[in-house]
Amino acid sequence: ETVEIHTFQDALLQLSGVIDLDGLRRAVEEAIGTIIPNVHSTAVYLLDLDSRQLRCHGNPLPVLPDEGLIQEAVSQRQCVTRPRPPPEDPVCRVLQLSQCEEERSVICYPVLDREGSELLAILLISCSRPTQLHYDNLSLLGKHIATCYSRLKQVQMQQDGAMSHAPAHRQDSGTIDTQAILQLCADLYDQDAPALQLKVIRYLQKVTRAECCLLLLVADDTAEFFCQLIGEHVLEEEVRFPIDQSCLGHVVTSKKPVTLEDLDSKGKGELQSLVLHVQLGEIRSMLCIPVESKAAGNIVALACVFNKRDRLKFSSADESQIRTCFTYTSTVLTSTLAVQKERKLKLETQSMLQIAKNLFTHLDDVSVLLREIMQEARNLTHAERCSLFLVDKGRRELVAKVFDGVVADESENMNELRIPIDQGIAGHVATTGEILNIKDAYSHPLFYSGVDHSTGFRTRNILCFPIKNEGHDSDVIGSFLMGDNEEIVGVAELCNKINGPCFSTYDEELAQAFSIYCGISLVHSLLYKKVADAQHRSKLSNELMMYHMKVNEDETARLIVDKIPEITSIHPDVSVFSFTPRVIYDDQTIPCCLAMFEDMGMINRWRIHKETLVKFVLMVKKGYRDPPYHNWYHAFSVSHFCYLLYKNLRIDQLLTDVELFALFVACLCHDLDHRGTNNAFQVSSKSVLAALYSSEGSVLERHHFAQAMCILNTEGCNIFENLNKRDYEQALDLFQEIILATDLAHHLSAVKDLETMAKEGYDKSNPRCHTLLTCLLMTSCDLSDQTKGWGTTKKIAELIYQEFFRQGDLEKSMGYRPHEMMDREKAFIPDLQISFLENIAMPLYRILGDLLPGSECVYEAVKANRDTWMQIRETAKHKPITHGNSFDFFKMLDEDDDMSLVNNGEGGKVNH
Ligand SMILES: Nc1ncnc2c1ncn2[C@@H]1O[C@@H]2COP(=O)(O)O[C@H]2[C@H]1O
Ligand SMILES: [Zn+2]
Repeated sequence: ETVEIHTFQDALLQLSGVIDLDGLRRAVEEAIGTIIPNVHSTAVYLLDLDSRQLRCHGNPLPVLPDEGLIQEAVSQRQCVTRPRPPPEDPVCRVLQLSQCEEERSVICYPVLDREGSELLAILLISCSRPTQLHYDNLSLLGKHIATCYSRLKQVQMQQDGAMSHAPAHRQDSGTIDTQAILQLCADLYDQDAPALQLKVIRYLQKVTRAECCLLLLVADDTAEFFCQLIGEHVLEEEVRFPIDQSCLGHVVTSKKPVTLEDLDSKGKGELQSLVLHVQLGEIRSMLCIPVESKAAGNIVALACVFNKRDRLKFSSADESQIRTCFTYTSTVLTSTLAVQKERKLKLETQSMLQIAKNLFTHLDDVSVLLREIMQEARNLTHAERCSLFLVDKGRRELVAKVFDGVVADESENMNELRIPIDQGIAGHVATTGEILNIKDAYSHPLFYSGVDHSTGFRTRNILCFPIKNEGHDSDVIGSFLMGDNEEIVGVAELCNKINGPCFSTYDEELAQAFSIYCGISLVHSLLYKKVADAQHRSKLSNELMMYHMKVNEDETARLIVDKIPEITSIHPDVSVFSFTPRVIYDDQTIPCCLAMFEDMGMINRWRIHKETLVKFVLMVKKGYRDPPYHNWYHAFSVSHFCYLLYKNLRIDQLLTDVELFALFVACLCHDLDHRGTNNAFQVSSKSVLAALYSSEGSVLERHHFAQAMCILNTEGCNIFENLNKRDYEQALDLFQEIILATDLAHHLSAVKDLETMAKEGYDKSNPRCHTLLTCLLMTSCDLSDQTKGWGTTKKIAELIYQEFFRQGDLEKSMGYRPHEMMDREKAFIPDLQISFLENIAMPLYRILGDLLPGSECVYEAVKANRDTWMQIRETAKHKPITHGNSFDFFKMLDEDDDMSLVNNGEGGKVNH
């Protein structure tokens, strides 16, 4: 389809170039052939401008017959189509139709002039099955014929006029040969600028009888002349030179012609070297005429003709020949050049993008990237060799990473080459940031020929350009700072232009565009490497940490050998809600953990190696620091509460095995490496943890999870190792989810849903219920200290506020104002505890009670503690208020203990 459209357009273009009726007939016939694919025969009758008859030369009936189908179309002035005209119809003779051709239709298409009054042509076509598209195209063709006619009429009128005053030798006397110019104009349909210029040049050479003609085109943007052909020789690469440095430069500003006589010897030399490409010999005569753009009035080109034949001089007649030629052709010429420029730009952008894409796929390996850059640079500019230097800012040196296509690599026994940053051509470019285009290396003062002498390579010319890093963090790469956010990362040096005398300004432009991508990709590649290095270092330090966290080998060995104790041997009441795990001595906590795992059947169910379990639990214990509250005892007691839930409320009937397992392990790990400060503190103090996780929220919880993963990933510590793939993945997902849920903020955002679930009942088939329940259980474990007797509650409050006030003190020292509950000068502990219990703990255990019958006692215990705090608040009102340090409050409480005001018998048994 598109090909047809193109050929049709070409055919119409041909039409606009015809200069006589015969030409028009041929063009129309050709156009019909492209419009209708299966034409059998055509006849084109055209209005003869002299006789005013419709004629068709060479046809059996040269004058249009006025009968049958033709008569019908002429009288109706409309297209007529007839499937099988009778053989006696003259149209059959005109089209030389024989009777057997049954398939064919005959179209008779009248063409009228633009006013629709005069009949200009009759197109007779025999073809099979014409379509609407064919008719549409015929009507377009008709319009073009009409246009062509009006042009031909004008030409005829001009010719008649010219004829009447024509002197004997038109050409010599300088009269314009309209015919030739028209022919030239008709020929200027090329979309290719050099082909088009060639036609103009040939024409000018002919009409001015010059041996050579040259068009110097003006590039406004760069203030350069450029030239694509010299004489009839099309240059492989266009020649460019600055207008203001040329002897013909002032023609552009003065708009006045110049001849050879107007030039000095330097100017003559310049022209002589310009025509060196063609065997012209010495320039004897020259005429240079400025070509003005009709639209803008500026000079778009200079036309130069050289050496008039017969040793004559160029005359004013030649000048008018040239000027007339451009009156007709300058518009076509400039628009074609503009189109060409645009097309070239588009191609360039495309190839640059391709290069960028190519470079950006090699960011992970600097040396591959460098090799890639080098190759692209060479291809782009047609250079024989390329070397790349990176700037080593610290040592003020240039380092050749890629030399002549070989990447410096120890394994290849090739040492990187280093040169001082301010030496030679590369050094100059590295320090100035300017591109250097050296046409003749040996005559350049900065060129060092020593390398050539040792390698035997002969450097002719050099294009050396900087690779800049625009606006990046300069620390990333050791590059040489230039100021203005622009720094030189490296230098690329291209040697020896292939098939060309030297690198052109066009090569410079390419290099400059290219260097931007080099800069970006190099900087990113180096950054990438730095990030990868940092990752490795962090992995290393983690390994180091894990190494030093190594648990006591004797203890491990003993625990592995010893039988796991019966859980009841730890304490007879270990499975009742009122039991306080904090009474268990430190050295019994690990055996207790093992016993809980065993008693819940997890060791069997998940095929946990005893050795792995021992190592894991010991590592977890070691993974806790020793702040007053968030230490191992907290993790241990939280896990114990999970055990209590299992023993007393049969949560294994509500959750899946994996969920229960993940929940219990999460309890052990949920506060790993806690530093005794909360999430808000991490963020405000800009801690490392905040840097890592603050964007995702739950900073500490994410760290606890990461620490847990480190332990699991430590050799011989992965208690999940024997789970099948599905269980393993699920267990880890749940494990993460549950640890993240220990952020109270998470719990608070889920309270509404929890209440709804409590009201509607737990639906075991609903995954959302599973998630909500595990989170609820986790939080219940986390706050379970509040479900014990008063002694525990009191002790915990003491530990919590010790931790809180330490953070408050720290914040004060950092110049922040701590939260009231962290400020030892402001906190009123009974109020804070009542508020905590009423707003968080009681609603939590209320929901638990509603969901799991049998846990009401837990809620009641929390409530009792709240009541005790209220009593204390009352008593405290009658006591002198502790001034300055809220923590002294606990001294007062202890005194009250002695008075057995609120002693439930737990006494001072709590260890932590
Ligand atoms: N007795 C308490 N008084 C005030 N806040 C508490 C008390 N017990 C627990 N919390 C808070 O509840 C949080 C639960 O998650 P964390 O263990 O990370 O940190 C805990 C404390 O911030
Ligand atoms: Zn906790």
